[in-house]
Amino acid sequence: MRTIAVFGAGKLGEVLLSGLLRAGWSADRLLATARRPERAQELAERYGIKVVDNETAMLEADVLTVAVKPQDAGALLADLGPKLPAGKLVVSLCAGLPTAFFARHLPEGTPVVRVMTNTPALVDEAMTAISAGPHATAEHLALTEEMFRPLGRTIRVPESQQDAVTALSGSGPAYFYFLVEAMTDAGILLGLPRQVAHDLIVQTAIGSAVMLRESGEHPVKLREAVTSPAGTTINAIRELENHGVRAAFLAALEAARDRARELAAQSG
Ligand SMILES: NC(=O)C1=CN([C@@H]2O[C@H](COP(=O)(O)OP(=O)(O)OC[C@H]3O[C@@H](n4cnc5c(N)ncnc54)[C@H](O)[C@@H]3O)[C@@H](O)[C@H]2O)C=CC1
Ligand SMILES: O=C(O)[C@@H]1CCC=N1
Repeated sequence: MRTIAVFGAGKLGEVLLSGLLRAGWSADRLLATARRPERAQELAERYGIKVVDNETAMLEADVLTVAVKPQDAGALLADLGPKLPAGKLVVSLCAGLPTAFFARHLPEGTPVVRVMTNTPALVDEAMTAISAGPHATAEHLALTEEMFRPLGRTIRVPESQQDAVTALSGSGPAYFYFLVEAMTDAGILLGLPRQVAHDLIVQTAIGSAVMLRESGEHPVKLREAVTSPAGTTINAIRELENHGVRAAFLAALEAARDRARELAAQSG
């Protein structure tokens, strides 16, 4: 079993570490790094893993997973890059940053894989997209899949699609939570107690998601089955169309994709 280090174990890094442990990865094969000592202590106590400094993690691990914010990746790589021994696989979780950015900071020949996952990894329902960067072989991709497959679904995509993936599935959970918030407010407007509205919407979201996945039907067909002629649903759909909700989603995801591009441009 390889040793995996998570550099910058914040929100997503912790999601990954906890998922690897649930999947049976041995705690002594996991390392984490953290900037704040209290955070390091918290992770060590919660998961029984070693939390070490960046240099130790770099030397001891086979897979170096970069989970710092894109804005912090340059500083981390400037520290590690020149000293990185050969034979390490670098897996980036950073939104927007192309693998070429890593290649510029790392010794020639270092394999880099770019990954975009999402927080439902916490319940083993992540959507993870994996792209080969420079020097990444089939074996490196297979190893990356081995890390992420227990956390949900994985697909391979060309790196050119990763900013779009980030906008769709990386940020996607936030859009669904936003929708749940908005629909719960609508329930309040209609006079339901908040908790009742919340429970109705959460179960409706779960049921709809399971139907989408398990029926294999097109969403239009599933929506049509709910939308009775001269019934209630079509009145709501008309309002959603009148308020440009579909157009809002197109614009929102384009804005998220553009932000990923900006992060890359700012990283230099
Ligand atoms: N939160 C999410 O849903 C997703 C996040 N991502 C990506 O994952 C990365 C992390 O995001 P979050 O976990 O949300 O951010 P976060 O801010 O919670 O975690 C980043 C952690 O890195 C630490 N850090 C920064 N520089 C460091 C250094 N030099 N050495 C050690 N630790 C250092 C920070 O103290 C922080 O705890 C980002 O690049 C983001 O684009 C990707 C997909 C989804
Ligand atoms: O908001 C962000 O930048 C990160 C990347 C995808 C989800 N969260």
